[in-house]
Amino acid sequence: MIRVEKVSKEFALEAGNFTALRETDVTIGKGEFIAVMGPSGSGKSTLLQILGGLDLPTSGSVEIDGVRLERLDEKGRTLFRRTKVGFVFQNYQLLPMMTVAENIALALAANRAPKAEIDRTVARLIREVNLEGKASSYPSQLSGGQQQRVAIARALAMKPALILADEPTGNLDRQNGEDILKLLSRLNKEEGITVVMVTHDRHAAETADRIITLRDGAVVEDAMEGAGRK
Ligand SMILES: Nc1ncnc2c1ncn2[C@@H]1O[C@H](COP(=O)(O)OP(=O)(O)OP(=O)(O)O)[C@@H](O)[C@H]1O
Repeated sequence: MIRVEKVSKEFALEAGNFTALRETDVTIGKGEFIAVMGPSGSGKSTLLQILGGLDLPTSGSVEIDGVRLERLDEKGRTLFRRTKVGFVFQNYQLLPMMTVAENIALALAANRAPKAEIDRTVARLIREVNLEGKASSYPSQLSGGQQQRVAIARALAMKPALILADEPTGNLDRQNGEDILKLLSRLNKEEGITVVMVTHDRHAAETADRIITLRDGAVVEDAMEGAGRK
């Protein structure tokens, strides 16, 4: 489903070019739950950004469900991001002036879905992430764990086949982190959504079926996990 071939990413810095990814190859099957680990600066977030079409590789190719991302123009990439991928970030990235329901509805509204459909979908997603009663709350009125669940509901709104999560438990305490991992795991196992999660936390990574380790912009280890989280 996802094929990353010889992907390199260079950033132009004053001191010269910096290589964040070097000829990286990764293949991810549909329905896999992958953790990406590695030291700080090893290229994890860069890889995730490229997988999500938020950034383009300097060279190499990224194919997702038969679509070569580097062949899309800016408009095509925006549509790809909005309809095919759900993003979840460490700091949630909710819009503070919008309610929970409005945050979740954003992509649907941007895609001009009818209001009745938006309302139905938002209500279903709020139930799915266990936030009943919070539809009219603002992000600042919620705990970190609740905000991350709003972010996951927002990511699910367009029924993506792929969720890209960058340190989704990084700002959460153990219990809230655990709840988010269970939610991602359930979405993966029950709804067949492919999940690629960057994490520093080995315990979080063990939720995944497979752990890819990067170092200096290259894959140095690619290992299947045991039975995953019970
Ligand atoms: N926009 C940018 N401009 C210049 N350099 C960048 C840019 N984005 C990332 N880098 C550099 O590329 C390298 C890889 O960054 P990346 O964020 O992918 O690492 P990471 O493994 O996710 O690290 P961390 O665990 O600290 O988040 C880093 O050295 C970083 O400084």
